Amino acid sequence: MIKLAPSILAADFANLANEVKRVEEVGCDLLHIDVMDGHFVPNITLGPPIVQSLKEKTKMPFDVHLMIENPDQYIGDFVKAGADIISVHSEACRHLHRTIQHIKSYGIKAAVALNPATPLTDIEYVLEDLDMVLIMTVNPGFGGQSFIPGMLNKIKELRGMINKKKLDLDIQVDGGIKPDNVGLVTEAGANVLVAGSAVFNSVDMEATVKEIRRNAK
Ligand SMILES: O=C(CO)[C@@H](O)[C@H](O)COP(=O)(O)O
Ligand SMILES: [Co+2]
Repeated sequence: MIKLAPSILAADFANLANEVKRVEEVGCDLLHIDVMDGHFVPNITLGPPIVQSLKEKTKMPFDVHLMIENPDQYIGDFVKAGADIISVHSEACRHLHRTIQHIKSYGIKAAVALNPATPLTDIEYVLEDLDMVLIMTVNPGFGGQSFIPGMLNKIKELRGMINKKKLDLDIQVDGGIKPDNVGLVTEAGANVLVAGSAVFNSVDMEATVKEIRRNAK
């Protein structure tokens, strides 16, 4: 089952409630919320108050991608604000296993994100504890960047690891995902597709969402 998670980083921030309504109406599955702190990545976006105010505007589950240093300090705040899934970067966690348990202690889903240069061995021993792995297909920090083709092998390898361990785990891809590469990433094993600029900057959002679903394998 392919799930589509539009990233609100590419939305019109002055009209966020409407933008969220728009993606819900065209049948998107999750709302991907990019949180950046200006330290882990060179950009600053939004925090728990905005997440909380959006929560009343939609029934879509909130997929919160934390691109921040010391994520443990803020996990509780994002849960209170309405996060249903929280992704932390392995590169930002000194005690990754503990952070995953911290997320799960709130009864929500836990995911780990890996930068393009980070090997899969970072998550090898915590795979059983996860609901999802987020493979970054660009370097985190900005929307609108180009997909890194070398990540296809990483997705395939991860799907192989998951199958070998007989786990039921989502693979999310994030960065530069467009209708013309969803066939490749889904064939490689990804099943949760984040798309920011492809969805929000399209002239016909409904047609783009349909095209993404049609092209997914
Ligand atoms: O986490 C990030 C970037 O750091 C992403 O979620 C982007 O916001 C995706 O945007 P596009 O590459 O699809 O425009
Ligand atoms: Co993201």
